[in-house]
Amino acid sequence: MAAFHPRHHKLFSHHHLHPPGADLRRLFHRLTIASSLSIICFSLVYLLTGCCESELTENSEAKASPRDFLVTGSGWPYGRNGTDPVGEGALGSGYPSLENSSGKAWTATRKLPQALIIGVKKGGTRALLEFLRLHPDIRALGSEPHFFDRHYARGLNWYRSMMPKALEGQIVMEKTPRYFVTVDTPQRVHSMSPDVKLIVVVRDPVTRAISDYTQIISKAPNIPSFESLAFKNHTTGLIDSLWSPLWIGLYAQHMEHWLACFPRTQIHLVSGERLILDPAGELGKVQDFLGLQRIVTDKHFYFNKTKGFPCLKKPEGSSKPHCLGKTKGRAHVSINPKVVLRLRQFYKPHNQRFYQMVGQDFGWK
Ligand SMILES: Nc1ncnc2c1ncn2[C@@H]1O[C@H](COP(=O)(O)OS(=O)(=O)O)[C@@H](OP(=O)(O)O)[C@H]1O
Repeated sequence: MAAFHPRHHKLFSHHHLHPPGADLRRLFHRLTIASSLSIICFSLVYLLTGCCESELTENSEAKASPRDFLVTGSGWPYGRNGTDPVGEGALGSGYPSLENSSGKAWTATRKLPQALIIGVKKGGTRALLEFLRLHPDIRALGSEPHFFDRHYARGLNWYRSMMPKALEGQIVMEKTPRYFVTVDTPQRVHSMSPDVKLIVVVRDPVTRAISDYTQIISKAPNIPSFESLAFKNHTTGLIDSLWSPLWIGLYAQHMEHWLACFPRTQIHLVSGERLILDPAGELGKVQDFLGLQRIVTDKHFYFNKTKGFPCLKKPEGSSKPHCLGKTKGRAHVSINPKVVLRLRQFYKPHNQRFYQMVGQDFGWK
């Protein structure tokens, strides 16, 4: 038999002291409070699971995006603070990112880039971008969007949609080395943003041309030899300066177009050679140029003797150190030293003009 509790009895009796209308009002009042509370709880759950607005969370990356058709060509399988071939932040790196910066993800949006690595092809642009991506205040697109040179007709909204989401204060950037040599690009970049910061990685144009040719022949093994493409007339030593691997190295010519649109102070030049010898030193200057704290330092790098290039030390959350892929830092095709000498003579006045134009001597022989 259930025990009779005096309090239950009191409550029971108390209820019966009120008229039935008052009971109904109280019941209605309680129901109103209960339903308001459940609406608030439901809204909170809805917000926290990110269902309310696809722009709000990084999870929306899972849906197919126009970016999917792009290739990275980086040979760099991991993304840190930016997009990567398999989705943003695939690697838990321990560096602050949208995924683990509690609360901040709510304000992440896609913005047009504030900084661009515009060239040069084979200068070391991938290494620079991947190293910069270690910085928590940089959000970089992993692939090359080729917006200003190939996809300009798609418009700025398309371009913006390609960018990784960024928080307030983070710098969004991308690299497309072909921008440096496409004549329409400086004006187009300027009309997007006259304040954009531009970065060019330059490398000895002779080594750069051989690197370029090494890549071309790796994809099309039956193309003519470097020598036969580099010379209009081998006997007289007349150079074909319109052959793309040589034409790209006429830095002064391309730089002129950029300086017609942007002040020199808005363009930062990285030495491709120093990026290999002293990555932290070059990265320090780039971070200064971008107005960022020097967070990427020599602590992040080690020299991989087998590869012969600097690589990244084991990032937190990853099991191994990381080097760029096989197509970056590969052995070059061997070129007759006399041809190399002739090319050095050819580039000498062009290089001098470039040094004068930018006020920086890169010391190419
Ligand atoms: N850390 C590190 N690891 C590997 N490679 C490095 C690195 N730093 C600079 N480099 C040099 O980058 C050259 C490739 O340049 P890019 O990335 O600009 O090439 S591309 O335009 O994107 O195809 C690549 O050219 P090659 O040596 O001819 O392969 C490298 O010399």
